[in-house]
Amino acid sequence: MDVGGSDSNGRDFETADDMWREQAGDPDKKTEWYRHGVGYWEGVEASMDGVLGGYANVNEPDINDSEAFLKMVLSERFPTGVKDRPIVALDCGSGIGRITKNLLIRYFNEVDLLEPVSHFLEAARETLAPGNHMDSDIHKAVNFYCKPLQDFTPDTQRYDVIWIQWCIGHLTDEDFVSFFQRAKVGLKPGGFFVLKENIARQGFVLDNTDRSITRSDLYFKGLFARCALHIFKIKDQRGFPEGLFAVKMYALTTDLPKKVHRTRSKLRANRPRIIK
Ligand SMILES: C[S@@+](CC[C@H](N)C(=O)[O-])C[C@H]1O[C@@H](n2cnc3c(N)ncnc32)[C@H](O)[C@@H]1O
Repeated sequence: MDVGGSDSNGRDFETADDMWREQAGDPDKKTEWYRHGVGYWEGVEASMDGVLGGYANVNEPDINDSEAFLKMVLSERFPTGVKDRPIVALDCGSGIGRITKNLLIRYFNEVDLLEPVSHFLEAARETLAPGNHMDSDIHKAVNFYCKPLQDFTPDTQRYDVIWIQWCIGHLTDEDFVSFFQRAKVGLKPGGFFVLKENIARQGFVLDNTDRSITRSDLYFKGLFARCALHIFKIKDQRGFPEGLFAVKMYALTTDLPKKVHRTRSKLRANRPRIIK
């Protein structure tokens, strides 16, 4: 990546590749990068304030905008609904299961959670135990995988939606691309990814405390192209307190968005005709 950036101590990097070479450029450094990242979260309390960095108050606007986005994309991807089969989601870097509990479990028959920090995953398992949420006979949290994204490969065509929020910044560019390449296999036909992330104004910002990077929209788009993923829908999060990073939601598909086909057929329909 030829975009520059800086770290949280104000140090500049000419390109992201320079930064990655320094932070994770050989197997030992890479192990260290991931050890530090997970180590940081292992020291954080399993609570809403903990996983939201002291901003538990963003939970409500976050869930509201995520729900509107999910509803819109589901209705466009599955206009006639999905009959005769359970619909299934994966919550990546799920933390204490905040998103599953407040959103995914209401829309999906089965939700799997993937989280490398065991005390977060245990908290999720407790909150999501049958009886602790509505309709638990038809909406269930099924699998709790204690693993990081870079080591995970989903079962083939298990998921309608793979939700990845506020955790992809822990992955190097290389592991970002290989994660999405493996995860694509886990999508059912018509399935999609939702990536919800903080957005840097330009380039990237490296956080030295939890070993994560915040990427710009342009940086993300470069990575999506490397993964051969298409942006089906994109939306800005609204209603967060001043001073936080901007946040975007991307719905990503392996097929070209329909709009492209519509535009092509519109172009065909509008082309000049020879009148005899
Ligand atoms: C800011 S919290 C967000 C949790 C949850 N997605 C939410 O929005 O409530 C970041 C989460 O990413 C997890 N995480 C850290 N490194 C990860 C990795 N390599 N793969 C997957 N998740 C990771 C942390 O353990 C933590 O639960």
